[in-house]
Amino acid sequence: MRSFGNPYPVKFLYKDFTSSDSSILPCIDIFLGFIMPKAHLRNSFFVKSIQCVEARGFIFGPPIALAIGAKFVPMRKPNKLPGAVISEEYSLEYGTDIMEMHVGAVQAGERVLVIDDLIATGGTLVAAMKLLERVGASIVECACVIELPDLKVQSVCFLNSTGEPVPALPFLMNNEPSTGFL
Ligand SMILES: O=P(O)(O)OC[C@H]1O[C@H](OP(=O)(O)OP(=O)(O)O)[C@H](O)[C@@H]1O
Ligand SMILES: Nc1ncnc2[nH]cnc12
Repeated sequence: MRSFGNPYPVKFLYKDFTSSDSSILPCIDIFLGFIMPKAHLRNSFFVKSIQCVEARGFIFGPPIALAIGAKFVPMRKPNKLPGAVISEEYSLEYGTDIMEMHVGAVQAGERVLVIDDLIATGGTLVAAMKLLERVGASIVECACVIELPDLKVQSVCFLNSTGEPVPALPFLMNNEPSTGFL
């Protein structure tokens, strides 16, 4: 994974796994070693849809959806989806953004798995959960590949709107295997 930006005077390094010279091989390892087995495990819990956050979450979500026979539902940046949407504004390290999902993309009670590449502040995954809770979806888990623990987010689980824990287990923490994943 490569880092961009200067830590001083604004302490912010943008980390991007797609920019590494060796990004393809780690991705294959991640799929074979972690995400695919985990997705197969989820299959036994009848996950019906894989929610993926634009843009880099789209790299990991569709193969998982294919592997378990679930549908792929994109959660997109504003004004990208052509139909009626519901939206949530959220904060990241470097500002705010808006996430949108098509009305009717997920039904009430549907069991879903949220996939993204990276968790930094956790704002993006929380926004995804809020959108899904607004339509009554049942969130089984948030799964991401990389955590930036410098931000001190306790990403092992989030609480949903009814106070129940939703696990959000990263595979890597600063490029080292996390102790939390399955
Ligand atoms: O935990 P957070 O602080 O919310 O940050 C994590 C999000 O930030 C990045 O997306 P970003 O919108 O920067 O870029 P992308 O569209 O290239 O994926 C990353 O892909 C996550 O979705
Ligand atoms: N430091 C960071 N690097 C990459 N994506 C991010 N999203 C939020 N903070 C980030």
